[in-house]
Amino acid sequence: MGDVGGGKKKIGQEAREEKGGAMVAMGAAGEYNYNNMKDLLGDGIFAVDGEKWYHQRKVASVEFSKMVLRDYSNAVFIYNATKLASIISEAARSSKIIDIQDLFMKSTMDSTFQVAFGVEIDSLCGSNEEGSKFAEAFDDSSALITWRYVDISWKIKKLLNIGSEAVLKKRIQVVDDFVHKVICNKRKQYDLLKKEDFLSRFLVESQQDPENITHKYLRDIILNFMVAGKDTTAVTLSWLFYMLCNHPSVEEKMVEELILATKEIGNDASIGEFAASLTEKTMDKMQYLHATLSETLRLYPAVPLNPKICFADDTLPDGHDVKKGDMVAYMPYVMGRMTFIWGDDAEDFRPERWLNNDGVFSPESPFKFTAFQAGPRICLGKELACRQMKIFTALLLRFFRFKLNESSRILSCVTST
Ligand code: HEM
Repeated sequence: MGDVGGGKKKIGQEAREEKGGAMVAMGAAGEYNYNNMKDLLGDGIFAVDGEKWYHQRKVASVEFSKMVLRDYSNAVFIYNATKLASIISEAARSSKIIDIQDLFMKSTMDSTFQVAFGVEIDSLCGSNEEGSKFAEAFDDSSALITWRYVDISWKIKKLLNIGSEAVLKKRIQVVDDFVHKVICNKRKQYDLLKKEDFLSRFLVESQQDPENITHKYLRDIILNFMVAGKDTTAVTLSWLFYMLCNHPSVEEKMVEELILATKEIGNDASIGEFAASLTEKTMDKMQYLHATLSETLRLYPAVPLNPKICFADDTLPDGHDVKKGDMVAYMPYVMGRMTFIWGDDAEDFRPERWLNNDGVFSPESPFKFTAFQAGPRICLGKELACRQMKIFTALLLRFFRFKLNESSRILSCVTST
């Protein structure tokens, strides 16, 4: 976490930033209503430690590494990216200004739900009324839960008028009812073994271990994946397109690379044909795209501040004393900008820093590039997220150019290439 000057120090109750480091001590956990997150997260992977965490991490890691989930999720990402491209195409034809972050949020909601539950909710086009209601309630609940957790901006909650406990309860109820229905429907399907979504894989597990993998467990684990995967991916895509608007030379290089990588299908391919060509083999050729995504996450990590709570009194490696219940946070946002870690050009957007001399992507240690966390709790969906972001970016950049709408500062105006 950087040099904090040696010697033993007490971490106070006030939030304070340490000199030269990216660590903040934030006082006792009780103040932050840690347990209040449980009404949405339940006993899912984010909200538990010890045995419960270990079990979920083990089962989920096995599922994530399977080829079947890879193939299925690729198909889902291509399907949803194509849908998004059609909407943008329509907007470009009529010179309509769009809020691309809103579209990314809906699109990643649809992809994540489909990969998780094997059901299409289509919040992007709104064709499934029940699905769209779920999506809205889920968004409200996860936003409220996050606000509660960090215990800031309750004034904003009030302003938005969705922050009361009663409203939150109702929203979570909508989420629970819908998820309950989806799980019950899925249980009735006889060919679960052949289904590729996350829920079906866990249901097969639960037939072998019904005592541990209960209905509630399934609800918790899958909703946690939704919370983990949806906003993080959409926000990163939004920052990426924002950065491309401000760095046209980077965008140009990305386009050159993707045209070269897909040259076999020719220049006249339709959106659908081009999307179908985005296989793993093709995507592997897009090293500059991967570098640009990593560079975006370095400067704009989707989890900019990551707080942890101490189980017991301890002394950190740099000499700080911490007490049981203290909250200690590391800050990927700050670490991504430290010259101590990244050199004098730390604040520059320079994807090339991720490429070796042959133009091949060269990963950094997760303890240096902390956007996905490091150690035993490193993000389980990193590879899945990168695949989704690469597919969306390649497809959109092949057919459109984006401009920032200066008047609203919303990334919006689009032209067809
Ligand atoms: C750009 C996209 C993403 C970023 C930046 C990101 C980042 C992170 C970070 C920082 C953590 C650590 C949280 C903590 O310390 O409590 C984490 C954990 C996790 N992520 Fe991601 N994530 C992304 C996408 C995804 C996706 C798409 C999924 C799955 C659908 C996913 C699944 C998980 C899970 C299950 C954990 C909990 C791991 C554990 O506690 O053992 N993430 N992610």
